[in-house]
Amino acid sequence: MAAGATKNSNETTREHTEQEIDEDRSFEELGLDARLVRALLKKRIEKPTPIQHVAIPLILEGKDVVARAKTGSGKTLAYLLPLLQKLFTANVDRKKLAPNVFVLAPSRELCQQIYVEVKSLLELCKVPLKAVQLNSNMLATDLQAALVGPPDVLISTPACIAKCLSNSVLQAASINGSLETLVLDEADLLLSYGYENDIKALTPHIPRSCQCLLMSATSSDDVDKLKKLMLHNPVILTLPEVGNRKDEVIPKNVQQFWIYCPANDKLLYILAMLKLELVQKKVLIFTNNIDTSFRLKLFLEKFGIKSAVLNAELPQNSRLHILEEFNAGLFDYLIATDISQSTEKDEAPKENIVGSKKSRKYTKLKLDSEFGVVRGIDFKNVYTVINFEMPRSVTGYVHRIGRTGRAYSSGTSISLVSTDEMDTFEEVRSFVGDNENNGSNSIAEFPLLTKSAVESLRYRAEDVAKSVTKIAVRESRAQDLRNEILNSAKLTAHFQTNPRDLDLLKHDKVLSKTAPPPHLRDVPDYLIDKTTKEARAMVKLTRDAMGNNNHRRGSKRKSRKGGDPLMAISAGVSKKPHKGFKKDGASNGKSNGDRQKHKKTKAI
Ligand SMILES: Nc1ncnc2c1ncn2[C@@H]1O[C@H](COP(=O)(O)OP(=O)(O)OP(=O)(O)O)[C@@H](O)[C@H]1O
Repeated sequence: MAAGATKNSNETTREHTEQEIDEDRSFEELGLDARLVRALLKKRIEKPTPIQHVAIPLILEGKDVVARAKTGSGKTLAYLLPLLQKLFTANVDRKKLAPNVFVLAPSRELCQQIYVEVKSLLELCKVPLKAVQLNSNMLATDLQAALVGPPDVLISTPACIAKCLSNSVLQAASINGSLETLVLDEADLLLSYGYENDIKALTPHIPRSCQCLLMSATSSDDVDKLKKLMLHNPVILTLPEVGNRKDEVIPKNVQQFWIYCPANDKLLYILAMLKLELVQKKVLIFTNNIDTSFRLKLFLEKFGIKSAVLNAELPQNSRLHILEEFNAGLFDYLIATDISQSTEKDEAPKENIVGSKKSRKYTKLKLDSEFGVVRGIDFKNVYTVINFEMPRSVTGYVHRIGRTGRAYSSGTSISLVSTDEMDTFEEVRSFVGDNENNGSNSIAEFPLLTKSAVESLRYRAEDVAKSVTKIAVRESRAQDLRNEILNSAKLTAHFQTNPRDLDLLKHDKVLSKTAPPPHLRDVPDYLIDKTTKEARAMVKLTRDAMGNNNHRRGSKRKSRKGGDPLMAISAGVSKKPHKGFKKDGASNGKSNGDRQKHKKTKAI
């Protein structure tokens, strides 16, 4: 038993410190099948992450496991690899009436993500196993058709399993006779997303011999409840930095920055960062409500910066497609509204824009409650996360910035903080800076954006911001939704025949009615000060070194591990503002008055 292990009559708890995990062990040494190791190499995954180190051997042994490891730590492969291996080596002659493996996840996006991962592993390993992804929107006949065989792995939300049971698409006795492994992914969310009854509908049919795995980034009463409901004598794995006093953890390889910024200047600041190329692409920008995301999109468009928006009011197909396109590198800027942070669950546009103008029904559109922009979604190769607005909780912050710095890659987060957001920011800051053993867990002032760089764009930015009126925002939001609903219908038909086609529809279309004025596309050289030019050159140099200039689909990228342009700078400035700022007077455009107001924060 590992150091730190405790045992009571029901479970074995293992808390792993980094020293205990032998990071030199390869996937082979963990007992992984050569086909899977080769498949991983093709995906450029060479060595296991800490959670994979500890979970893979235990799962291969057949243990029930509860794994808690920080966001982006590779939990999906930690359970998929051993469970696929067990399927590879299972007796092929055994009779089964239902899938051997159920993977349940709280959102359809997550199910899709897991399904894509399973399919690609099976294809790379060239094993004739079948996986299906089901969702509750499917007709009973389609569910039935998908389950013919039956497939080996079924991935769905708990609601869909419950639907299959109640429609007799899946027979309780078949599940009882066939189910060998059950995975609850993002387990801490399953109950809060309202799946308790669906899970309870399945529980009585899970055979005693079934291996149950619970994966989550956080500990919670819900995880405990599920553990008691489904698991027998589980091994509880708690990876470094998870749990204990803190319920969430910050991925270590994310450099965190902040900029004080008056609320009215947020558009100006983000424009300066993006237009002057002071941040690495790809960039994921978070807002707290959908209107703000459209305002930002329209504003950036005027300066020739194209972006897509992602939110809970878009149709399911569009959302999946936006994610696929962004992950494939078809656009660099994605503005996401995080449902758990959103203030407007019922504020979606009043018109239901499906159909012709004549048939418009003025009813409220419901946001999809199964949609989670943040939790568990694996945005690929996001280098920078920008909080255009601060999330409303520390948990929200942790999950947002966890969209970069995934597994062994590094990333940066930048939060634009206005006076009204200072309280939340202080909370976040005291949380992340609260790790006495690790000073790197602090949020530094963003060093690359000088006051003069910001001011050089003020006139243009304010002028353009005025043109992005509430009406323009509302119209483009409705227009985007209309486009996406049409897209969605096309997508459904198209993907039936061309499931891999990513190029059919573009999601970063310009929504402004008038074309962006050419003079706003480029920032004239005379407007850019020397410090900004140097900062920009450094960001570009690092981008080139990381092979991050063209990450379009199929292009080969170098690992961005260790290539963080801000690492060196932040080491020197992690606690203090950049010297260049002082020379310019107030850093980041702050007035002395603002500085006074935030002395308290800076002292933390
Ligand atoms: N051993 C590894 N080496 C390098 N990359 C890896 C490794 N394992 C997984 N990854 C990649 O890391 C990314 C994050 O993995 P994954 O989505 O499983 O994290 P997670 O722990 O489930 O995060 P979250 O809690 O946010 O859902 C994925 O793109 C995955 O392909």
